[in-house]
Amino acid sequence: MSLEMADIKTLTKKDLKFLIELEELLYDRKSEMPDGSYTTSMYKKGIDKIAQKVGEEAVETVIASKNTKDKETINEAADLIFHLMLLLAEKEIPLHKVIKKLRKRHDKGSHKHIGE
Ligand SMILES: N=c1c2ncn([C@@H]3O[C@H](COP(=O)(O)OP(=O)(O)OP(=O)(O)O)[C@@H](O)[C@H]3O)c2ncn1[C@@H]1O[C@H](COP(=O)(O)O)[C@@H](O)[C@H]1O
Repeated sequence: MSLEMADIKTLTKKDLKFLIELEELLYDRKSEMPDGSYTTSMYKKGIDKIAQKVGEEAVETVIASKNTKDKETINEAADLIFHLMLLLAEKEIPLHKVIKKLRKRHDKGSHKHIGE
């Protein structure tokens, strides 16, 4: 196994569970809209601002990947994933639909399938 594959394998069930919990938190914020929450402030600004933020974070991730160390790319990728999840929550598109789409594409491909 290459070093890279060993690193990939360190994504744990705990990490994946955290993504589920974060998605739940984004929906809680949407219904409760507590003061002082960044998420609340973004919901108040609306879909245009949220989408713009996803675009900005995507560009910042690209720039970081070209010019700086991994740490900065990791920071920007975290911002990007967070804001993408926020955009999906704003549109009430559950994350599992996106994952299912990825799985469907994988199942359709002529490549070797995961687990084979
Ligand atoms: N993961 C994040 C997260 N990542 C990034 N951010 C915010 O995203 C913003 C990133 O924007 P920038 O770095 O561009 O800075 P900015 O100056 O605020 O940007 P502008 O909107 O002014 O353009 C920062 O304000 C960060 O605080 C996040 N805010 C919240 N979360 C998660 O969401 C949860 C709920 O947060 P609240 O809703 O604030 O309680 C938290 O517990 C975290 O788990």
